[in-house]
Amino acid sequence: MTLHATVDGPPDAPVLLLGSSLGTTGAMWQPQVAALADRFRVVRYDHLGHGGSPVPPGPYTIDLLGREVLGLLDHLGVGSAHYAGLSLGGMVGMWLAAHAPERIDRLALLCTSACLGPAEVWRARAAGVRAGQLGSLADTVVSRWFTPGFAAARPDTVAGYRDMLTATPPAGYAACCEAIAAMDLRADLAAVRAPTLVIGAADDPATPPEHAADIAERIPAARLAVVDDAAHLANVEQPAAVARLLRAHFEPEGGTNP
Ligand SMILES: O=C(O)CC1=CCC(=O)O1
Repeated sequence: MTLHATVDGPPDAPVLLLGSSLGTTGAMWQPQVAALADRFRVVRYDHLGHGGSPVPPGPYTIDLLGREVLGLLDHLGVGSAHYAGLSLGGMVGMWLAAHAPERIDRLALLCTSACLGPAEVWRARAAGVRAGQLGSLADTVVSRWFTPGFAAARPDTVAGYRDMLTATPPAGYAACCEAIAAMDLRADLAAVRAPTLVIGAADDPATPPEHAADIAERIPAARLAVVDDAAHLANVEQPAAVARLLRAHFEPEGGTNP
């Protein structure tokens, strides 16, 4: 199985992998591509069960999602890469940096959590989606992705991300919910060696900024930044601020550290 990925930027530039959130694809990162692809070979992949990637039967685990990313790196002939992931993408990033530290140079974790219970809520969401309820869940899920002010000002953008969610294969979405249900990465974080930037969003109800602070405390070489006026998809709501933070983190010699 090879994950689907979209590649932008110079072929000889350092590779920056971008991992997206549950119910989105690599297109979620579109607001940052122009700001990153001049300095990096930006590889936006779709998680297993999402977008153009294969949808094997679930349940999945974060280990499985992480091993698939290692397979993608092997397929691309890339030894090591920078990695930025939002939400589910951040969970996979934590797993990669802890379990394959030689493959991850610098790490950024956005709007994510090392342990996102309660497990029974995620298992119930998985069961509902398997029973055909992804469409009826969509408004509730998307209401956590954007602040009310952004949703009112940018209805077309919100509708586009809602469409991305409802286009997700239900079997893949459900299997990834089960991966989140079973996940507890807290004890792994002490093993992360990559210099890490943890980004929380002040108005994120899904993975509140306290989750970002907890991750930053557990990773030895981590810094914490909190983006204002943004909910869960902070890279969409505050594209320039997030792009600035990522550039400064991934090119520390050329940028200004936050
Ligand atoms: O979909 C949600 O409710 C929020 C979320 C948790 C993990 C993820 O990727 O998105």
